[in-house]
Amino acid sequence: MSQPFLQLAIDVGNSRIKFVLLKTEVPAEESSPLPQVVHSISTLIDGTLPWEQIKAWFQGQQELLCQTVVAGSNPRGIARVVKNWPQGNLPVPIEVLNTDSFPLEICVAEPRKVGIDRLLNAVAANVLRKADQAAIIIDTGTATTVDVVASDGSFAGGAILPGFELSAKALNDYTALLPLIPVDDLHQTEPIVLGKNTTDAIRSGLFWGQLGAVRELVNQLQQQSLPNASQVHPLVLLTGGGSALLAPHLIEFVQFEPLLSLQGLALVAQKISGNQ
Ligand SMILES: Nc1ncnc2c1ncn2[C@@H]1O[C@H](COP(=O)(O)OP(=O)(O)OP(=O)(O)O)[C@@H](O)[C@H]1O
Ligand SMILES: CC(C)(CO)[C@@H](O)C(=O)NCCC(=O)O
Ligand SMILES: [K+]
Repeated sequence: MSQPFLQLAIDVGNSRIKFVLLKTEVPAEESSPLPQVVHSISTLIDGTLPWEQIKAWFQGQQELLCQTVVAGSNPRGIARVVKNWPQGNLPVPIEVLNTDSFPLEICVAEPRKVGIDRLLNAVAANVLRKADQAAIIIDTGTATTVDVVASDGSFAGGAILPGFELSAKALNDYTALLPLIPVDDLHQTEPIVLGKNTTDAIRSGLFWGQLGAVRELVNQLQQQSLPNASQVHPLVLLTGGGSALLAPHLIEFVQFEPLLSLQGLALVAQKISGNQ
């Protein structure tokens, strides 16, 4: 049996950098159509790059790291990662800076302006959806995006709205009286709906508002952009840094894939290097 194909994929977003080690069995396993996550770590966008932790993933491992790849919606952040690439035996990264090598048709007015993270999600969704099934992808990052992959596999566009942290920050920045609510507060307990003080009222709005926005967008996109789709329901995928917060409330109709864009990035890198 051949060695699995191991990849380190790095997604540089607007607030965080995600470093993920992925494994693809060779020959491909039928049970796992996407590269499987072995390890992951994330840092704040200007934080120390976690090279020592990443190197520790390989200590005592028989399997060889085959490839590293970096992409994301934050060009300055990508440049910092590449400039600070560590000495040693991490392979030189493939930089995916545009979508020329993507196995994806992009059906929007200006394809080059679409964030690469949205398109990486679509590449991964194309591996998960059935033939003739459309997909809707909810990605809760700095911005939340709700995007459509048509049943022919093309990226069809979608919606962009502020994510949890950005919304919290905007309320604080643009008002005199509203405090900054840490996103971690939302993890503690499910926010009460009827806030009886300012903090609870903001928590309620951030949490239930984001949940409601996402539900409504899935509904609208399904009705308006997939009206004549086959009888098959679209595959609805949930991913991104804030997705664990929403997952318990959407689980009846979404598939939770917290690192979808990194799995899409690993697929694109395999294609670039001829390993797919
Ligand atoms: N405990 C948490 N730690 C960090 N982020 C969280 C947490 N809970 C929710 N979030 C949300 O996830 C977002 C981070 O998302 P993600 O990790 O996908 O990276 P990002 O760089 O912010 O996103 P993007 O790729 O969209 O630029 C935060 O802005 C926040 O809205
Ligand atoms: C929308 C975000 C911020 C989501 O991470 C990113 O994909 C981006 O910067 N996009 C560029 C604009 C666009 O996608 O149309
Ligand atoms: K994102």
